[in-house]
Amino acid sequence: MRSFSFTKMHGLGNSYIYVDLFRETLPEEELPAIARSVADVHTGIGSDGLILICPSEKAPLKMRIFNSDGSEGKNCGNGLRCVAKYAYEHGIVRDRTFLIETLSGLVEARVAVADGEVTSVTVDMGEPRLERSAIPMVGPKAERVVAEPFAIAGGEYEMTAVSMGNPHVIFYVDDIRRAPVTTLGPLVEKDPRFPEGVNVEFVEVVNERELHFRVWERGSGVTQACGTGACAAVVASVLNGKTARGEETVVHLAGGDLTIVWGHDGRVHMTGPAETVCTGVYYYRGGRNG
Ligand SMILES: N[C@@H](CCC[C@H](N)C(=O)O)C(=O)O
Repeated sequence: MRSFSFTKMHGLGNSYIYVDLFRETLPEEELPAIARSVADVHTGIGSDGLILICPSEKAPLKMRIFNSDGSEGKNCGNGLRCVAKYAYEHGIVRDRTFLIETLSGLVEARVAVADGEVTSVTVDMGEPRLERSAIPMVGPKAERVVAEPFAIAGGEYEMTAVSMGNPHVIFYVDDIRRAPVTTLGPLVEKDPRFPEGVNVEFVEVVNERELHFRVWERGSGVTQACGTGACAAVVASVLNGKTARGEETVVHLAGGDLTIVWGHDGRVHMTGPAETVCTGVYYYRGGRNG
């Protein structure tokens, strides 16, 4: 048997198994299998996937995220807040503001600290990409996808697409409790119009400053929260004239609230909590199938 030390953390119930690659080594070719294995609630630990905290040549540290199906994502908002908390509390960084490298670029995290513990994290998530080719979505490359008609499975919908370094589509609903998360979510995720798949968000507008939000995540299904998805929902809501640019919007997710602002400088800032659940040693057999 092989083993590694892990920390389980969550941001608003979006939980991952975090492995500190400053101290541990995992074989690259086995990472998808390890993600599937740790995520399994019956035979593993139970999580939405695996996050690696890695050394970086461009920043004090780098985050890599694997969904529970083993696919690698390029960004993770809830993961970034947990990685920032871990990095500060474990002395990987000493400053309260620092850069984290992701597969979609560098982001800046700022931690709020009380009694040596990180209580909340603000991440400058950068500028959203809105061109269809950046989502990516098939069709005219440079066009934005805002309130575009979208037919699927015999139904007609309207959706807006936003990249926060990873792909998102937003559907507005009248009542979040009746959002078709588990029926429409998986169909849209794997629709061929999205060559890399897509994270699917349902949003009910409460007022100009508040949104209700539910998500079907690419590679993980229903999760309690999606940080990049909540940022995409705020951007989509400005583009659709439902909320104002430069104003803080509170997004109510299944696991709690995030405060998000799409600034006039083009950058999206997300603030929210990060929690440590437990630490331990994980035993696995190794190999590409876990
Ligand atoms: N839960 C995340 C996003 C994780 C990656 C996503 N499923 C993808 O494949 O793009 C978040 O908090 O942003």
